[in-house]
Amino acid sequence: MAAIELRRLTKVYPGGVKALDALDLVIPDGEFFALLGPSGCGKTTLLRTIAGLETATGGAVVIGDRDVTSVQPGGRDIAMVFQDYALFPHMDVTDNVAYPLRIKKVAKAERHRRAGEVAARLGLERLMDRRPGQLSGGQQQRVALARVMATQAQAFLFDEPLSNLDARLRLEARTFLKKLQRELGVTTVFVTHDQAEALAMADRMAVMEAGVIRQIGTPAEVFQRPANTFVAGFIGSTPMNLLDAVVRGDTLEVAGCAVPVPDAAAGLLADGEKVVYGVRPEYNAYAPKPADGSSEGALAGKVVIVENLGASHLVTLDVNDVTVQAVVPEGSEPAVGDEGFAAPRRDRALVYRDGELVTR
Ligand SMILES: Nc1ncnc2c1ncn2[C@@H]1O[C@H](COP(=O)(O)OP(=O)(O)OP(=O)(O)O)[C@@H](O)[C@H]1O
Repeated sequence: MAAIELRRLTKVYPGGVKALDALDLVIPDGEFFALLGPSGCGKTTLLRTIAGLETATGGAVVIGDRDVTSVQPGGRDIAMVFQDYALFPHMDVTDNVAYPLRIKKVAKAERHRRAGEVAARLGLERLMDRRPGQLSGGQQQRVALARVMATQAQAFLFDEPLSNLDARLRLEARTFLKKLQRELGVTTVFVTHDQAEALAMADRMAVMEAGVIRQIGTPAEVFQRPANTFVAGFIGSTPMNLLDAVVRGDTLEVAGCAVPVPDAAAGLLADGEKVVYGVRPEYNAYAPKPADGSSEGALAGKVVIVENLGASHLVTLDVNDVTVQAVVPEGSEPAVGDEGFAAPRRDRALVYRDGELVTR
């Protein structure tokens, strides 16, 4: 088990694409770390550079106390699950899972026992005699996962390991993977497109954009206090409302309405300053327009769309030609055309100046 440290890690591909731009990152021993970001931001490149499958063009990769920047992949003592699994077509599931143990010269009975144990936890026990060609994509993916888990490497690297599983299996595999990682205590770096997966599984996560890390933090920090408007817009199953605002004393003028300055930005704004006001739809309380018509502290508008999210509804309001969204519990959703207002939670709303979070 070992920490992973990246120092000014840079990767420029032949042809000039800078996929990693002087990244600094420390992943402590035993941490479950997720890498998240839009397509092409450099997640896979980062993982492959840690594994040694890509050569860094600058900076260093340190695993434990060893600088492995110029060490071959086989000498780094890490195990990786690829998007394309890389299973041996001529071997059955048992031998595929046990393969790394064979390389380590573990006795046959012992490696079959360990392979059987891990495979059973991934629901593969009835498939042990099959070859990869006789398995579905999702089953192959589980075999690849089992193979990594059967090895006892210093670190695990997963590149979208659950992407081929159907929704239910994916949820089960997620819980299983997190539990197993915790039990084994192996430092794990996990690449995913799926932010719900990152938020659910990771101890900490990094959000990347174009070769740089835009925020590192726990899922709660990244969700509740995105450090910049890029992360704010990227994280969350419904995107954060990011609205142009002007500071007017202790209120903000937003879409022709006045809302209180959020707690996080209190005392940090200058009168007349132009900022961006951010509030997640989940922290934006919808209420019908009261009989007296007052809408103090809220964004008053007309309901234009109501979307069913299952146990709640996403309500889209038109507030003086600005789109504002709020999540309401099932049963209290308005109808399209209703007049209503959204009252952002002051303890949850945020302010961004030049794209960066205003905070103490
Ligand atoms: N072998 C390569 N040669 C040149 N450029 C590459 C190579 N591999 C990746 N790139 C470029 O490097 C950048 C980062 O790619 P990478 O695959 O790391 O992104 P990603 O975040 O993993 O994307 P995705 O989520 O789509 O898998 C992209 O602009 C990509 O086009």
